[in-house]
Amino acid sequence: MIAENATEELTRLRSSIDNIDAALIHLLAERFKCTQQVGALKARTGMPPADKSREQAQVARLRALAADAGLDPVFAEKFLAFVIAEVIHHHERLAEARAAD
Ligand SMILES: C=C(O[C@@H]1C=C(C(=O)O)C=C[C@H]1O)C(=O)O
Repeated sequence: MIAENATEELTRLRSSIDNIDAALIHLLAERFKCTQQVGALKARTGMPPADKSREQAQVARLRALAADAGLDPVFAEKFLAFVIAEVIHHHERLAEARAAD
């Protein structure tokens, strides 16, 4: 039988996890609002969707932040790459829509 205090601790921890997940979703939503504006600016002015030198600087910065924070830098880099790939898709779609106008 699972001790009652273990069940309570699990519930308390899961409540914090739920709050953190909500914060992550809100932060991601705000980030995508900014990147959509960058995408619109790029489409309007003819800049390419991706900027590899900016991405390299972000990877170096986030890997260092992750290491300082006790988070696996490899995971931080994978997460950033996943997010940026989606952003670039959005930018490509905005550029295509602009070209079709
Ligand atoms: C948002 C930009 O566009 C792309 C997406 C990036 C991001 O999501 O951080 C970074 C560089 C670009 O490849 C940008 O150029 O700043």
